[in-house]
Amino acid sequence: MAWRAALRSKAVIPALLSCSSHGRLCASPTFITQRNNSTSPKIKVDYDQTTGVAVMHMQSPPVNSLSLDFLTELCISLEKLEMDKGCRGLIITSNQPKVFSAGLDILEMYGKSPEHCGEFWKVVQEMWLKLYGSNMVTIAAINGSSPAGGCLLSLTCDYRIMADNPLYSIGLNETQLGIVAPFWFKETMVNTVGHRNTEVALQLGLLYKPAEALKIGLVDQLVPEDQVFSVATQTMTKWLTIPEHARQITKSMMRNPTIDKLRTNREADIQNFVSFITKESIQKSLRMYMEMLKQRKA
Ligand SMILES: CCCCCCCCCCCCC/C=C/C(=O)SCCNC(=O)CCNC(=O)[C@H](O)C(C)(C)COP(=O)(O)OP(=O)(O)OC[C@H]1O[C@@H](n2cnc3c(N)ncnc32)[C@H](O)[C@@H]1OP(=O)(O)O
Repeated sequence: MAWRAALRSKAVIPALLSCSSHGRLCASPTFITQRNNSTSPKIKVDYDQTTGVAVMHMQSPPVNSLSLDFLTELCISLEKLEMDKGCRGLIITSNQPKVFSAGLDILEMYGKSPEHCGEFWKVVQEMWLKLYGSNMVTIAAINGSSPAGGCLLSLTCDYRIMADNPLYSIGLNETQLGIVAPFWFKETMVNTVGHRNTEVALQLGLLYKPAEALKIGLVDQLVPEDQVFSVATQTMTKWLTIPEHARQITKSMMRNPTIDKLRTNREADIQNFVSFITKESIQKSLRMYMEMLKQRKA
C-alpha cells in the first residue's frame, strides 16, 4: 500500500521521528489530512472532536499481534492524531475478545531475512517512541491478556485500567520464549514498577494476574470487565483538566532520558536485535514456543 511504502521510505521516517515528543510544534505536513473518524483493517480510530479524545480500537484477529503492517498502521494513526491540535487524549483498547494484544507477531521474527527483521524492529521502535513520547494523555483500557509487546504497549501509556478477570494476564514474558527484553522495554518497566520488581519479573518472564499486576503497580486500576471503557473515559476527563503545557513538560521530564537513550542508539539497537534474533538457537526457541502455543490449543 502507498502509505506503508511512504512510512518506510527514508524520506518520511525522519519527519515522523522528529515529531515524537513535540509533534505539535514540528509536525511534518505529510499526514495532516484526516481529522474525522477513520477506519482501517487492523485499527479503527474514533475521534470525537467535541471532547478532543480519540479511541483506538485494535481489531486484528485473532489476537492483535503486533505485525509489521499492524505497527505501521498504528504509527500512521498516531502521527495523524498527534498533529491534530484538537486531539488531546487517546484511549487504546481491543475489539478482540479476551485479548488486548498478544505482543509482537512472532512470525515477523521467525524464518525471516535479516533485512526483514531490521525493518520490523525499526517500526517496533517507532511505535514505542511515538507512544512513550506522545503529547496526548494516553490511557490503556486493557480488556484482555497483554503479554510481552502487548504489555509494553500498555506501559507506554500514562495510565492503565485492566479488566478484573483472573483469566487474563499481563507482563514482559520474553525470557519464557528464550528471548531478551531490550533495554528500552526494561526501562519502561523500571520507570513504572521499580528496579526490583522489574528484575524479578524479567528474569522469570512473569505474567501477572490482574490482582498481582495491581499490587506491583503494573496496572493502575482494576474494574469489572464491562466498565473498562467507561472508567477509561471518566479518567481521561479528569486528566484533561490539568493545564496541558504543565502536564506535557512533566511527562517529558519523566520520560525523555529513556527516550533519548533509544533515539541516539537506534541503529545499534536494530543491529543488536537482528544479530540476536537470527541466531540459530534463538530461532529454535521461537519455533518451540510456537509449537507449544499450538499444542496448548489442541
Ligand atoms: C547482549 C544483550 C543482547 C540483548 C539483545 C536484545 C535484542 C532483542 C531480542 C528480541 C526482543 C523481542 C521482544 C519480543 C516481544 C514479544 O512481544 S514476543 C511475543 C510474545 N507473546 C506471547 O508470548 C503471547 C503468546 N500468545 C498467547 O499467550 C495467547 O495466544 C494469548 C494472547 C493469551 C491468547 O490466547 P488464546 O485466545 O487462547 O489464543 P491462541 O489460541 O493461543 O492463539 C490464537 C492464534 O494466534 C497465534 N498467536 C498467538 N500469539 C501470537 C504472537 N505473539 N505472534 C504470532 N501468532 C500468535 C497462535 O499461535 C494461534 O495461531 P493458530 O493456532 O494458527 O490459530
